Amino acid sequence: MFTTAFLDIPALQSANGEVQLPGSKSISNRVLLLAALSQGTTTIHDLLDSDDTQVMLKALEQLGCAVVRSTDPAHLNSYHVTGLGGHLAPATAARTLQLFLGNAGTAMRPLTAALALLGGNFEMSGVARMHERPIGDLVDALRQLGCRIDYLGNEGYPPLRIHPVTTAQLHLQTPIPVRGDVSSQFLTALLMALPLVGRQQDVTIEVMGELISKPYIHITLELLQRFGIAVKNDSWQRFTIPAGSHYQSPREIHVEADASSASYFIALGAIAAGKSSKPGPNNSTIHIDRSVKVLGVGAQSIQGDIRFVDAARAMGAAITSGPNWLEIRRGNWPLQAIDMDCNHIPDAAMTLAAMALYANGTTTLRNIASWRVKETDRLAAMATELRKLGATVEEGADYISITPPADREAWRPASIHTYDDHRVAMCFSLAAFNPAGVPVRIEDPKCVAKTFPGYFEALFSAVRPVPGSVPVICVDGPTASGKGTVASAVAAALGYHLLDSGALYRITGLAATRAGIPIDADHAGQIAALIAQLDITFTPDQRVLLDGEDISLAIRSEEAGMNASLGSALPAVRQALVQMQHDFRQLPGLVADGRDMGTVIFPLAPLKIYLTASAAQRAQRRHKQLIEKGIPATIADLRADLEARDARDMNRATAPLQAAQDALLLDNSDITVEEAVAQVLAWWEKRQPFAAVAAHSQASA
Ligand SMILES: O=C(O)C1=C[C@@H](OP(=O)(O)O)[C@@H](O)[C@H](O)C1
Ligand SMILES: C=C(OP(=O)(O)O)C(=O)O
Repeated sequence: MFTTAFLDIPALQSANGEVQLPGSKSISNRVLLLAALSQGTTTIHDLLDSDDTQVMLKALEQLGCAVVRSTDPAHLNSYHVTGLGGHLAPATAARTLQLFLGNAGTAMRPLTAALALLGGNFEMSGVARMHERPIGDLVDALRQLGCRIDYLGNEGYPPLRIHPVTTAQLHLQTPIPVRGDVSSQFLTALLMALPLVGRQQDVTIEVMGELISKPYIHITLELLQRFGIAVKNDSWQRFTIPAGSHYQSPREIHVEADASSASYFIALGAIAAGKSSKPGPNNSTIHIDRSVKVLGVGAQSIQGDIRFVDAARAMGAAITSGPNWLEIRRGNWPLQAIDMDCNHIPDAAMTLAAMALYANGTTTLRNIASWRVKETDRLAAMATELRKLGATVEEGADYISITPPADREAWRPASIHTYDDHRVAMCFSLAAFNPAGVPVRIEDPKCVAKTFPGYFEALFSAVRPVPGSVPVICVDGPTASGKGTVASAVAAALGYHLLDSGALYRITGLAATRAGIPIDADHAGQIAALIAQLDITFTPDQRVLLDGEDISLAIRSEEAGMNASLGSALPAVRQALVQMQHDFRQLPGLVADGRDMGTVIFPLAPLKIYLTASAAQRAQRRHKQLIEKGIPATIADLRADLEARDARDMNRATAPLQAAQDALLLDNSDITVEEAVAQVLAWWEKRQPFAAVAAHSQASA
């Protein structure tokens, strides 16, 4: 997951590939609660692992459920949940439990209903935004039943205090009225909780006002069925839980992949998985047929957001599907503008707003007033951020109309504010396919953790950047100048990959030795072939992994140094390493540390830093490092060594150490590491188009 302050997505060109999606949030949290209310153990496979499910799991553990995660590496998302059998343990009931539910509507609402009926003392709270998300209609329904719930902050909103009641104190005879026009989660909450108390008689719920987001009620009914409760649905107006209903664990249950998460990849295919052709050998033509295949959810899904497929088709997507997969290609291009009632797909409809950027006219999404009370006011947020890109947007009380930027020139490079809303972040990543070829900045990318922590990694695995758009920041300089430390801190701040080019020769030496290949001219070809197969990672904490094994220490030995030097004298080895270094340039960007990064390997890099420090300073730093490791050394000897090495490096015939002509010089003799890193990041920021936009919009405000 990207935990950086922002993530700059370079201009993207096309999409092709397969993506395995994480589990459905709506199914995961329902199944967890139903397993917790049932008797015995339920094994849940493919559970979503994200912020929303973490808060639910934690709450269930606090309630006394045993939750055991599988340790089988192939089934890490399988959990064994042992339920309460409808009763809290006396020790749990005697205390006041504080439950923190983050911003998970699917945890806050259903748990409130279940705990109000279960008996016990609870305080339910969440993040600040959760305390602005309504719950009054649910509390009203529960109070009418006889439950005792107080507001601890604002009337109608969490945090809440729940007091115990006995079943005898409840009035289950009358239909229980609940409003359905603010959130369907209130009805879902009652449907999942009432079987706790409805053993003796039918219990009926009556929906007041229009029921929104109906397909989510369908998910609730389907899953209740799986847990032994057959609810009678009278035209989405009255729901009856028959007398004698009780939760019966299915023992084992699989969670489908998330259909709302699928929407970003369906849109991706519709926007970027187009056919193309290029000239091949002997006057032939190579045809490229791209597609995005989404694994884990298919057309038969019980999730309402699967209907996004129809909306995407209406806009031009070509989609085929099987029981557990969808395959998407670009169909009509540009996309067709649509005018659609989106009440049935409130979450996935946001993705349509992003697709509207590529449509041939104005797209209007209607009947989505609920957007205003979700993770943020989504109508306002989408309007503001789409305008930043150059779109013309009309925002109504319950609709949004989007007209894309008129032409290439009208697109703006924008820094997208994400309002701690996962869907805003995911939607706007799709703007990186803009015809102007400008990058998109996503602020606070970690907000995707609510439902899809690996979203950006999944996206990057299935897209191709516009050639030359993936940025490289080169940090070259002499030995002990602090390059490694600065480069890895810059990479960590930007979420970029890191290349420690100096280590590559050492790794090559180690790999050749391990493979029993002598490091000499006769075996240079064999070593070059070996290099092509090495899987090397430089971690942000400056460890080096070879095929997943930490070899940081192994490559620092005297022997590794000797082998590195032997290998570096072989032209075939050097050539193979050039290709390998180029291969490190991957989305979203690269920080390359070495001696010839800016001069030889990445001559067109958009930022080159030449990092130096005085020989005296460098000798002192090295001395400190060695002494800390218990290795004796004197500053005078170290300084003499450094100076000799500088002279050798600067005067060697191939790729001598020198600053690239367009490099910025950074002497860090008298500044801290933090200051050096801040300086590099400030230089980088100055070269981004977003800064100019911010200045422009401030000037025109
Ligand atoms: O029940 C559910 O799982 C959900 C219902 C919908 O909310 P509303 O009913 O508030 O529209 C949806 O937006 C949310 O992400 C999940
Ligand atoms: C509205 C959403 O979440 P919640 O389950 O918190 O309501 C959402 O995921 O888009």
